[in-house]
Amino acid sequence: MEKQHCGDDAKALLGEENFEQEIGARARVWKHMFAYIETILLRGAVQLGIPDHIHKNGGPMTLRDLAAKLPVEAINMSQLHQVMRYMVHMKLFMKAIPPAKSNTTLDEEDEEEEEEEEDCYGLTPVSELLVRSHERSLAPLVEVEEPDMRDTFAMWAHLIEGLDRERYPKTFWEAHYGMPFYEVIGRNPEWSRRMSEGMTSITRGTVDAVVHGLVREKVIDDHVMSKLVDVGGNTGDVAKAILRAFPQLKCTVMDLPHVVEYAPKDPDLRFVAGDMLQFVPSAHIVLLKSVLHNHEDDVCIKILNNCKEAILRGGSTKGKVILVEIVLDIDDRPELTNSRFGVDLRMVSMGGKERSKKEWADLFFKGGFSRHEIIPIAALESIVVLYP
Ligand SMILES: C[S@@+](CC[C@H](N)C(=O)[O-])C[C@H]1O[C@@H](n2cnc3c(N)ncnc32)[C@H](O)[C@@H]1O
Ligand SMILES: O=c1cc(-c2ccc(O)cc2)oc2c(O)c(O)ccc12
Repeated sequence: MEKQHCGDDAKALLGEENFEQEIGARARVWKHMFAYIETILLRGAVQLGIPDHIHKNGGPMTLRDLAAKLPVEAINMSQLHQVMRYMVHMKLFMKAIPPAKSNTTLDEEDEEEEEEEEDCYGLTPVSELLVRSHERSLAPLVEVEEPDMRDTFAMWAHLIEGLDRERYPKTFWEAHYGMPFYEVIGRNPEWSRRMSEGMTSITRGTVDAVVHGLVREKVIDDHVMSKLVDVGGNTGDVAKAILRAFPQLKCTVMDLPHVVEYAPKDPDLRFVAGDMLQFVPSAHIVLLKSVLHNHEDDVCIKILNNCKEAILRGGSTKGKVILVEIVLDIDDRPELTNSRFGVDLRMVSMGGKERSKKEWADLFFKGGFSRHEIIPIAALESIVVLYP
């Protein structure tokens, strides 16, 4: 007689429909409970350079060949096999067909080990994005946080502890390092470089969509607009891409002194070191990409006021501010919603936030702008055009 399935008791107790619902709910609890494992594995794969090794190999590698390339002295093959197995499940890598087996006789245990070592791993579209040498690589973004994940977890503990405003200072950074994010970064050149590369890696993947949106919606009028300033423009990647599409523009990139100092110089761009909270150079177009999301409302209002003044000083009746920012409730691509909420919490760590349409509208009004339009693009962010 067939044994009763252990779920049958629960099914009888809960009823078929509730039982199915509970299985789904249990699976979600497990999934969320273990989500940190995926963060650790993603970072680990990049730090060990696994995507780079498979890429350099020109195709899938056996576990043994991969192990030989990793910067680990006495590698635990069984653990590496488990790690790779999970990363295949995450679709970071894919199992590929192993090379033809030799016909040496092996006892059962050896055979099992041999089989694990002969498993082959290849790149997927996800790990293709983690190959460092690729132009649109996201590897620098994965490494943008602290090099040691223990610090990352210690920092993130403030997400919940920080709910208690009485006992904790304002941001994770102030709580953990005793100073705000941009001060920590500014005092640490290696970190500043990593941060800059991390942002550049995001931007390289979105800049085409930004330029395409600007051209499609005729946001930049070639005939009357000749001066653009990219505030918080980092290494100037966005300005360069805009310049390629609108070559008549004179583009200035403004950023903090420690960023400008290390930005690769470009004869077509003018780099200016400055503080947007104090002053924004005059222009017909002021661009800010992923800048306002770093800051709380009061600071954003100050920045917006300075941008408005910069446009008014610029003297064009068609002057405008162009933002490239996440709009949380834009319902263009549901597959991006999770990432948008993730970046929102990432911004909490430094006192910033992502905003909904209503939150943006309130902020623009307080910042002195009478009208705005939101242009969805094929990216996490949207283009938002502000008119004084
Ligand atoms: C998140 S990054 C965005 C960089 C770039 N716009 C992009 O999307 O790739 C924010 C930039 O703002 C710059 N920034 C921060 N505070 C600033 C300030 N007070 N004045 C000027 N730039 C500032 C940072 O150095 C950094 O390059
Ligand atoms: O780690 C990040 C990520 C972002 C980010 C992610 C996705 C986007 O579409 C835009 C930006 O922005 C960051 C940022 O502005 C910062 O100052 C530090 C870290 C990050």
